[in-house]
Amino acid sequence: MPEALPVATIRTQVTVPLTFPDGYSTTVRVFSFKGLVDGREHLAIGLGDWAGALDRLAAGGEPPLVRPHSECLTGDVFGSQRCDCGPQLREAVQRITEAGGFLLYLRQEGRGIGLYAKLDAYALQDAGLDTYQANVALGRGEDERDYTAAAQMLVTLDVPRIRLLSSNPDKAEQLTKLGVDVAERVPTSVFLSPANADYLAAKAAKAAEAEAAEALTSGTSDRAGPR
Ligand SMILES: Nc1nc2c(ncn2[C@@H]2O[C@H](COP(=O)(O)OP(=O)(O)OP(=O)(O)O)[C@@H](O)[C@H]2O)c(=O)[nH]1
Ligand SMILES: [Zn+2]
Repeated sequence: MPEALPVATIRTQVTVPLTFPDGYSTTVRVFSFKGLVDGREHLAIGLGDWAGALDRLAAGGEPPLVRPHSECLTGDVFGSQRCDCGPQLREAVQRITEAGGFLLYLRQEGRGIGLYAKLDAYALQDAGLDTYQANVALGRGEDERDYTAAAQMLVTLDVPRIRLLSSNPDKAEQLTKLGVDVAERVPTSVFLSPANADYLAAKAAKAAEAEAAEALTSGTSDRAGPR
């Protein structure tokens, strides 16, 4: 039984028209909150017919498509090729607009270690460490992200059940533990470039490791055999 989440409330909601550098346009509803556990300025962004998606969910229909996207200043804003964050954000906005749902923009830069530390980690990666080893060499966790605020936003928006747009098993696992019903996991596309190949390979290996550990605990998969 998940522990009760601290209550958050909607602080403001405003409409914002968006146009991306490639010309794709959509108009979104941006929600801010009071009472999020870590006090950070996380956003929920309602995309497409998000209100209709809420109605469908309330009537017992298909849950809204939701992507918890962790902030990446270098990738999201400046088009960094070191990671896949920018194209993933762009893809998520369009897919959620088409389906109706929410993008949760989480202020957990650098998998939770912050922007400067992420840049320090890049320097260590240039010296040969992978993306996870570099965090550890800095005395930080491999991935320090916590999705409690994401779960709070979903509860506040009346979204207890979601289709999760992510290939990161930790997001599904944490959200489920926090009481969010993940009805389906919808994988993101792979955006490979010469500069992010090592990063994506390390991420895929980490995800496979997590899936295998999960299958071992739940005893539901043959993927958890000796490796
Ligand atoms: N510490 C660290 N963080 C990184 C590095 N590259 C990208 N990041 C951060 O990783 C996070 C990427 O998060 P998300 O876009 O939510 O995606 P994800 O966890 O990879 O999983 P998906 O939902 O499958 O996309 C962002 O916070 C980035 O700033 C890196 O090399 N080191
Ligand atoms: Zn990134």
